[in-house]
Amino acid sequence: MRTTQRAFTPRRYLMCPPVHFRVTYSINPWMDPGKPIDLPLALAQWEDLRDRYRALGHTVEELAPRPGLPDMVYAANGATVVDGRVLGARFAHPERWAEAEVHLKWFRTHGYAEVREPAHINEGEGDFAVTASWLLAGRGFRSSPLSHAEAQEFFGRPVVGLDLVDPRYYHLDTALCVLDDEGDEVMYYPGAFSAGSRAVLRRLFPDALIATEEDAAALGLNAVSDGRHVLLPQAAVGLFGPLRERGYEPIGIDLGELLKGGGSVKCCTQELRQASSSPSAGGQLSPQSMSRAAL
Ligand SMILES: CN(C)C(=N)NCCC[C@H](N)C(=O)O
Repeated sequence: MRTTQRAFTPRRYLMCPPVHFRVTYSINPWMDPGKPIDLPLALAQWEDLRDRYRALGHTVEELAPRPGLPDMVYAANGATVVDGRVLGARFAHPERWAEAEVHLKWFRTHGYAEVREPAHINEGEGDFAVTASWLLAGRGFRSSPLSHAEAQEFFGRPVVGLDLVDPRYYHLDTALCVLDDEGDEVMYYPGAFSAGSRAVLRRLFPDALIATEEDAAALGLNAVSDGRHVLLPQAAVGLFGPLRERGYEPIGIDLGELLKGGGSVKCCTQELRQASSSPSAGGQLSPQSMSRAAL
């Protein structure tokens, strides 16, 4: 049981309102086009998540949704941003191909100088998770193993490839969540990974919080942590106690409508990780320096 309070750092997130959210096709086991969607409820649930981030002191940028791209609400899949450098996405399924360009355009028009259009399939933060020491990278269902080498070269961070083996956990962020990105602390569900990848995870994170199948099936690992507050699907009740014991503050979120598309808190939240030193060191201008530059 940890007694000291954990520090958190203010974050910048990119989110996309589910204005055009529908389930008209099925590209993961959670999607059933026969199931009705309550769109006003989906919007209200999404707004609640956005407002929670803002109330915690985080900045939320909004990406304009496009008609005909119902999965855009899962903004985490559109890119990976580390040190202000942006690796765009290349989606596996044709239904989502057009989203990649929308994200690239957003970054190019928002002061990001280093924006790379990827050569290989990668679904952004769906399959890339950033810890202090590594870039963890999922493969098996969506992102290509070739994208791992591409990300390592682009970000200059060691990439650890992890094999996903259960179709319900088709993205890394359904099975693993980084809790403390300054101290390499994670929580994960072992059953989503191959035996070899489980051994790698045990070696890298011997003290990880291990989720039960029940909490993983509630998409409890599709969570966002700022170092202290952990926003996670409220149905993942078994995770709340262990998180508190480690000094985190779990905050339950109801994104029930968006779960019907196969995503929850993390999927809706792309983290815009700035360069740690001067704002332009990683090629990105802060909004303040942008307005100074415009004067
Ligand atoms: C938590 N996950 C898996 C995400 N990062 N994204 C959700 C994507 C959902 C979309 N219908 C799809 O199947 O691509």
